Amino acid sequence: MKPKRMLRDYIKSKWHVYGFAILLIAAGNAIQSYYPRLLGSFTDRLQQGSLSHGTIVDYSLRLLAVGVAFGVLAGAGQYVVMRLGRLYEFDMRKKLFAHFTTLSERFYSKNGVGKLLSYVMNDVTAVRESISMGINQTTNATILILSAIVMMTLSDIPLYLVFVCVLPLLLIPWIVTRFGPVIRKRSLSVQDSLGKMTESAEEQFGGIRVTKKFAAEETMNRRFGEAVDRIRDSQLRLVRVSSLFQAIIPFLGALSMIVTIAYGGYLTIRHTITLGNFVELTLYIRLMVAPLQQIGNVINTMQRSRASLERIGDLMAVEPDIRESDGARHRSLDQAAVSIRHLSFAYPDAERSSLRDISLDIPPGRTLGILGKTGSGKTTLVKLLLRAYDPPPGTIRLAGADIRDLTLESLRDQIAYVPQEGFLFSTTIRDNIAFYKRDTALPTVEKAAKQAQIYGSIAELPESFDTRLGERGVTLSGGQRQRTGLARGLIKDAPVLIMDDSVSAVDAVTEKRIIDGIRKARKGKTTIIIAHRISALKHADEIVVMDEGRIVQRGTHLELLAQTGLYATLHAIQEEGGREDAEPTAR
Ligand SMILES: Nc1ncnc2c1ncn2[C@@H]1O[C@H](COP(=O)(O)OP(=O)(O)OP(=O)(O)O)[C@@H](O)[C@H]1O
Repeated sequence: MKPKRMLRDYIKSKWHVYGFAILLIAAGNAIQSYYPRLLGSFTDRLQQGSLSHGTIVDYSLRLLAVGVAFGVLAGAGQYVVMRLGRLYEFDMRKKLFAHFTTLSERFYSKNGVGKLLSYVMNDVTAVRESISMGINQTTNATILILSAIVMMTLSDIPLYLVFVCVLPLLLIPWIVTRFGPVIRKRSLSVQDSLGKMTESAEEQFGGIRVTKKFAAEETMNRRFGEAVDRIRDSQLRLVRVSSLFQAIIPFLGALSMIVTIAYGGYLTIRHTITLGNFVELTLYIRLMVAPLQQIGNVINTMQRSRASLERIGDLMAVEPDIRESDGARHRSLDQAAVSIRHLSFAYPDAERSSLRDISLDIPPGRTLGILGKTGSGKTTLVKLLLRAYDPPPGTIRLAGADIRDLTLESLRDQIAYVPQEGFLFSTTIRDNIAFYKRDTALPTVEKAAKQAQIYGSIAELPESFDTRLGERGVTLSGGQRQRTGLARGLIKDAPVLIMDDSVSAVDAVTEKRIIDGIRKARKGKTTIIIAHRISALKHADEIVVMDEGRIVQRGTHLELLAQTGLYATLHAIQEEGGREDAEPTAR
């Protein structure tokens, strides 16, 4: 749904509350507009000498009543409107987040976290301001100005005088139409640069450890400084135009006041109007200056909010590019064969194909090993199996059906994917491992941890599985983090397990234990192991070797060793490296 519609719908759905609040604010301001009349009449009686102690007290009490009524009514109305604004803000943030969760990897590879945070924080806040502060001040100002005009016309001040005095104010709508679009355009640019700054800040914080290790603080400061400078420039451009706008409106108010004093004063000394009329008129004009200033404010806010609403609109219009087909069906992947035929794939906007003419079969319950140089397309292949990106139609079949005809849930529920470095959330280790199903019993969590060879390290922590991890699990070492991520994948006990270089950060002995454990636990279940080390996948039923997006060799460990090619070369290098590593300890 478009955000403009969402905003309209929200206001419509709460119209009775808004109506009530506007009524309160309007009543407060209508009462407030009564006070120039009181003072005008007081001045006339003062001049006539007809004031007594009693009437002075009476006037004071009436003025007090006006003040209290305005405070209570307008205050209550303001509270209601502000509350509605906050509710809208929370609602909008939830909707934005829900939308984010539908978007695919492609979207996130193009948009930094900082930029997305800026939508959730800055833009939503700008919209909220327009519907809380905006509605509040617009009602305030409109009612006050209207009541002042009505009161002036109802008083015995001559109409031609009222008309001449408010004449400069009639220029306001024209000024608004001149300045409005400029303010909106500049606001868009401010919000854009705010997004870029948040993005830059997020990157700098994320990489702060690298920055410190390379003593590159100065470079990073300079880079961040550039982002801040960009904001400063666009903010200043906005400030210039909005300040000018906000200065012109009160200036017109002042012009009104000058006309009032000059013309009103002239008519007073000529006795065409009374001194009371003159005081009343100047007070009414004075009363209108503050709301005029508010209107300037509100128009500024509204233009900024329109700019933010446009940005949110563009974001909400982004359609998830991975979608279920109309007739998508759930299929059980238990004992399902994986069949890949002539699969070629290039990332959107990429010049080169990352996969070329891949054909591959994984019979149910078998283990496939994938080996290859970095950038050879191993991760891309499994990403397509998870439909993180869409493979060309008919190229990947699971359980006999085109992967594009399966529901996304049946894929993501039944395939466990363990990346090289799984993100750990700032919660307990137990929750991180049981991420897929938070209510998993502790013994099951412990079993997965044992399989991933991380149980011992967790048990040593002060609160064992209930130990909370800091941001990104900083209390764990790289290898411990990787194994915690592995336990998260293993606990799913899914029909298909994909390990994408997920034992790269463990030593050879631990790796062997993990692989042996997995082979035992996953007997009869399909497993895909991607690795750079031959030791991690040599037991696979079939191993494919990839190079530049193609499968260049395939066979069992022994068959591949017997061939000349990348596999045997890597094996020789790794065996050699293994021996060299082992030698110093052997000595
Ligand atoms: N999101 C992306 N957009 C564009 N190109 C990408 C994207 N991800 C990967 N690539 C490119 O696709 C090719 C294959 O990458 P892939 O990650 O599949 O390699 P890999 O074999 O898994 O490498 P590694 O062993 O280093 O993990 C590389 O050339 C890479 O630059």
